[in-house]
Amino acid sequence: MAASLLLNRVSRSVSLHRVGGALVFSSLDAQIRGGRLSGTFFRERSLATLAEGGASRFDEMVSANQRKYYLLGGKGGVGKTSCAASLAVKFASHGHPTIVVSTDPAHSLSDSFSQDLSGGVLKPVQGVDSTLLALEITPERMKEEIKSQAGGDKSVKNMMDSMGLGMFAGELGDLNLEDMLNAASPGIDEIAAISKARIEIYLQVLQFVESPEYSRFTRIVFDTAPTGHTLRLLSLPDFYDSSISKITKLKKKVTAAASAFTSVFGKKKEIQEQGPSNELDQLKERMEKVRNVFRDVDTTEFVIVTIPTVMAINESSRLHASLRKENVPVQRLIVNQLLPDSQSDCKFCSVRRKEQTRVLGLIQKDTELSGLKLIQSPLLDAEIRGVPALKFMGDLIWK
Ligand SMILES: Nc1ncnc2c1ncn2[C@@H]1O[C@H](COP(=O)(O)OP(=O)(O)OP(=O)(O)O)[C@@H](O)[C@H]1O
Repeated sequence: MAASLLLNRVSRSVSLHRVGGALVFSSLDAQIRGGRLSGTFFRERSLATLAEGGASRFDEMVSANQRKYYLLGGKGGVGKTSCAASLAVKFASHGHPTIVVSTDPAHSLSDSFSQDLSGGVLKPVQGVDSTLLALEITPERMKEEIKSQAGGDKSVKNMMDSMGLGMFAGELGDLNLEDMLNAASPGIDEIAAISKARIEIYLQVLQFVESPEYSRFTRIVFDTAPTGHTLRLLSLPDFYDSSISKITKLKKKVTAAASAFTSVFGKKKEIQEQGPSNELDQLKERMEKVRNVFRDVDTTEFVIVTIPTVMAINESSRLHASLRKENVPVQRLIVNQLLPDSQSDCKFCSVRRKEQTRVLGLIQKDTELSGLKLIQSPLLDAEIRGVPALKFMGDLIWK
């Protein structure tokens, strides 16, 4: 007879049964189907191994009442969305009004929660008893909003007006900003390329930081895009800062040339000099605010998610080095999709298990990763979709 041991106090979705010498993991899905999941057998020793060194110290994460931002990032496909969504559900169920935000252009929050969270607006997550909102940031939508705020005109004339050079705009006719940026120097090209999506993401994040309407949310969890994109996003204010300096220098040169031109031809037109608080400076200031939030150990933590393969570990190591350089606080490393111990391994499983043990050893030796709190998350035998599944996963990881 199977003696049932309740693992999960919150969701009642996970129970552990003792069958002979083995412990059998039984998920909500399986309980719904009226049977145990096949193939996922844990021996007592393996559960102990997962527990050891696998604690996330969730008590530390949940204890502070002040707002905290958690960014989950790593290589593509390692389980960032599943870990972020499960963390958001867990925070909400512990009484923190929570927002989970995807900054990955290829969103998967809707798939992960198994409900429609698309559209670029905050939507309440169904099936959670506490306050949990979700947002898939859609740059296209943000662009529309910015355009409408700016009167729908982002032409060169508009930009030159804002730089106090509107009098020359007529020469440039109907060129649009994108054409101009595309035709300019490599640095400017890069602004054009990144500005489209990432500045808009920053502006959206700013809303959470600045707007009183969101002040009651005490946990904000970000499901970030794969590594490269996220790093560029975090370093955006510095990049933008240097770009603004370039634009300001350009403005000075054009202004000087224009003064010379008007004095030669005796025209008395005043060249509008603007103070430091023009549009660009204001944007820079606001972006710096976000940058500072993301670098403050009291408000932010970046959690690296990885899987037990050499390629993923190497990328995680590089990610940590870059985050350290950017002064973004990192404390935890989730190793997801760990094959649990089994008494009845097939050849394939035992080879994979041997390899993952070797890789876990590499983490211990890696100078970037060895200092992080290691959270071990098992490979489950069902896809993690929907709130019950996320609660299930969350209770395994965040404890
Ligand atoms: N521990 C796990 N056990 C079983 N399946 C998992 C586990 N973690 C993640 N998955 C599954 O792996 C797939 C990818 O997970 P997820 O979308 O969370 O990864 P991601 O890193 O966010 O991916 P992307 O980089 O494409 O956004 C999903 O089908 C998810 O259900």
